[in-house]
Formats: sequence, C-alpha cells, structure tokens
Amino acid sequence: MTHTEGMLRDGALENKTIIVTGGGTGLGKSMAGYFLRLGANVVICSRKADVLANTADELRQSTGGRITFVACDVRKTEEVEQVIARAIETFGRVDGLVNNSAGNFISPTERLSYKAVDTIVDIVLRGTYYFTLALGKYWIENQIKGTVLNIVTTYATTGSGWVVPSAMAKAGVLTMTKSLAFEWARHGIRLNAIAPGPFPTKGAWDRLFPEELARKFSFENRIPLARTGDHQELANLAAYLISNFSAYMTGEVITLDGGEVLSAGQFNFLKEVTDDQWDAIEDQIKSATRTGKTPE
Ligand SMILES: CCCCC/C=C/C(=O)SCCNC(=O)CCNC(=O)[C@H](O)C(C)(C)COP(=O)(O)OP(=O)(O)OC[C@H]1O[C@@H](n2cnc3c(N)ncnc32)[C@H](O)[C@@H]1OP(=O)(O)O
Ligand SMILES: NC(=O)C1=CN([C@@H]2O[C@H](COP(=O)(O)OP(=O)(O)OC[C@H]3O[C@@H](n4cnc5c(N)ncnc54)[C@H](OP(=O)(O)O)[C@@H]3O)[C@@H](O)[C@H]2O)C=CC1
Repeated sequence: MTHTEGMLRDGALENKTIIVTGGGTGLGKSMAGYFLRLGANVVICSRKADVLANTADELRQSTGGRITFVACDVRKTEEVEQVIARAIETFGRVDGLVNNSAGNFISPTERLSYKAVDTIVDIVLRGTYYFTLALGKYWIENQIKGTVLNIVTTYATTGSGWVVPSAMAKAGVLTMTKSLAFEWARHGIRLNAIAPGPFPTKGAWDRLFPEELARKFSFENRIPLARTGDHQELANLAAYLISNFSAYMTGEVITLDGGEVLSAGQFNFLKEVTDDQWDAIEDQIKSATRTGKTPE
C-alpha cells in the first residue's frame, strides 16, 4: 500500500450525488475522479464550459462513472441555483458539496486595486456561502442529511502576507464551516474542511510560484516531510469526509501539509544544529546546571 493509492472501499460513495465546484481542473478534478471511482454521481461546475466538458469526458471514460457538468460563476446566485437544479434533474437529489473553486495570486497588498481584492474574496467567500446556503435550504426542506466539504488553506488560521484577499476569504469560509456545523447539526447536516499544504496544480503554481520564485524557494527545505502532496492523498481525505464513515465528525478542519504549518515552532531554528554542536551544547547546559546548584 502506498500514499498514492485509493483508500476507501469500492462503493463507499454509492447512491450519493456530489457537486464539486472548480471540478474541471487541479484538485477538484482529482477529487471528482476519485468520487466517481467510489460510485458517486458527480456534478462539476466552474466558469469554463470547454474545460468542464473535456474533464467530464475524460473522467467518464477513465472511471465509467456518472458525471455531468454545468458552467457556473459561483459569484452569481442564479447560476449556483441552476447547478443545483440540474444536479437534481439529472440524478434525483444532491447529497454532498465540495466548495473547491478559488481565485488567488501573490502580490504586495498595497499594489492591489479594490476590484482585485473583491475578485478573490467574491470567488472564495461569496461563492462558498452562496452554494452552501442554497444547498442547506434544499437539504433542510427535503430532510436530507447533506455534507459540505470546504477546501481552505493553512493560512486561513495563521494568516499570511502577500495573499491577503485569499487569507481573509478562506478564514471566513473556515468560520462559516464551524458556525454552521453547530447550527445545522440538528438537521443532520455536517460541514468539515481540509487545509492543504502545497499540492502541485497548474492553477496554483502559475499564480503562486512563478518561475522566478520557484527557482529560489524549494519545498524540500520548507516542508518537514520534504515533498509536496500527491493528489490522491487529498482525494482520500476528501472522500472520507464526504462519506458516511465520517458521520461523527463535524466542524473540523484537517491540515494535510507534510508539517509545513509547524515551521512557526519557536525552537525549530535548531534544525540547523549539527551533532558536534549538540555535544558542545549538552556539555554547556549540564555545566551551567551543575554550577547553578545550591552547595551542600
Ligand atoms: C502552495 C500553497 C498554496 C496556497 C493556497 C492556494 C490557494 C489557491 O487558491 S490556489 C488556486 C489558484 N487558482 C486560481 O486562481 C484559478 C482562478 N483564477 C483566475 O481566474 C484569475 O487568476 C483571477 C483570480 C484574477 C480571476 O480572473 P478574472 O475574473 O478574469 O479577473 P481579472 O483578470 O479581470 O482580474 C480582476 C482584478 O484583479 C487584478 N489582478 C489580477 N491578477 C493580478 C495580479 N497578479 N496582481 C495584481 N492584480 C491582479 C486585475 O488587474 C483586476 O483588477 P483591475 O485592474 O482593478 O480591474
Ligand atoms: N494547490 C494547492 O497547493 C492548494 C490549493 N488549495 C485550494 O484548493 C482548491 C483548488 O485549487 P487548485 O486545484 O490548486 O487550483 P485550480 O486553479 O486548478 O482550481 C481552481 C478552480 O476554481 C475555478 N474557479 C475560479 N473562479 C471561479 C468562479 N468565479 N466560479 C466558479 N469556479 C471558479 C476554476 O475554474 P474556471 O477558471 O473554469 O472558473 C478552477 O477550476 C482551491 O480552493 C485552493 O484554494 C489550498 C491550498 C493549497
């Protein structure tokens, strides 16, 4: 068994219909593909119909699963409602939602126009609460115990410079996850989140690690487990959180980042100390302890 293999048993998502926003590319496509392999019906949506059509064809062929797509800008409530209506029309009902669509790019915040900030916040935060609200109403009205999975970031909790609109919006999504998890628990609706570390995708890499930067900063040095994530690792966790296996979990955010977020640990700079230096340090500390002892 390796981390690049599917984790859940065959049929784990049978009879579930799951909407994956931003499912035409990157991590959304990988999650959609794995959900199909586990027997789910999948609806992918995003702005680019041609990208969605190609992904739907590819995944249908590779998995033999049932998938459809609807073009939708998650910032437009009418389009969000159309996706849900189409999903119900095609598959009879909706059981799960993965809020995965996002926009992001690195920039010094003082260089941003109001519109640039609005663009990111609207895709990430507004898009997520539009979809969640629309489906939540449908689930409550139809007594369906739906499940929401929100894809956030580790900096939704820590904050981060140079991606401030994304950080503000993802933090809002995380707070919504926890708040609604409590409020809607009485309807059997669960909400959880994943905070991924770096998982190579074209969308993220083009906007966050342009060549100029990629040459300078290596993930091997920054990430304790010395690698980026594999899409299947994220898909495994996503499938678990959307499945009935996680029925007792709600309001949780799970970090999947090879330990990257732990770099804030106050003594982690000691990573640079060699074994010889540790010998000397140990002697110094023990000697200071001895001389500091009260004489008998
Ligand atoms: C490894 C750790 C990962 C960390 C976490 C990762 C989080 C992620 O979210 S990665 C996912 C990244 N994927 C995407 O962003 C895909 C979708 N993105 C896009 O389509 C564009 O990048 C978009 C977000 C800018 C939206 O495109 P569009 O709706 O076409 O918007 P405009 O091109 O019209 O731009 C709107 C506004 O923003 C200004 N702007 C755009 N890029 C930049 C930039 N690089 N620097 C500064 N400003 C930028 C643009 O100029 C527009 O503003 P105005 O000029 O005032 O009109
Ligand atoms: N890759 C990584 O290392 C990390 C990613 N993440 C998160 O993972 C998720 C997926 O990112 P990733 O796969 O890397 O990047 P992608 O760029 O591949 O995915 C983003 C998706 O969002 C869609 N999208 C953008 N704007 C809109 C909109 N207005 N309406 C509907 N859909 C929209 C895009 O499709 P289209 O252009 O067709 O609209 C695209 O499919 C995001 O939530 C991201 O924040 C978090 C941490 C790390």
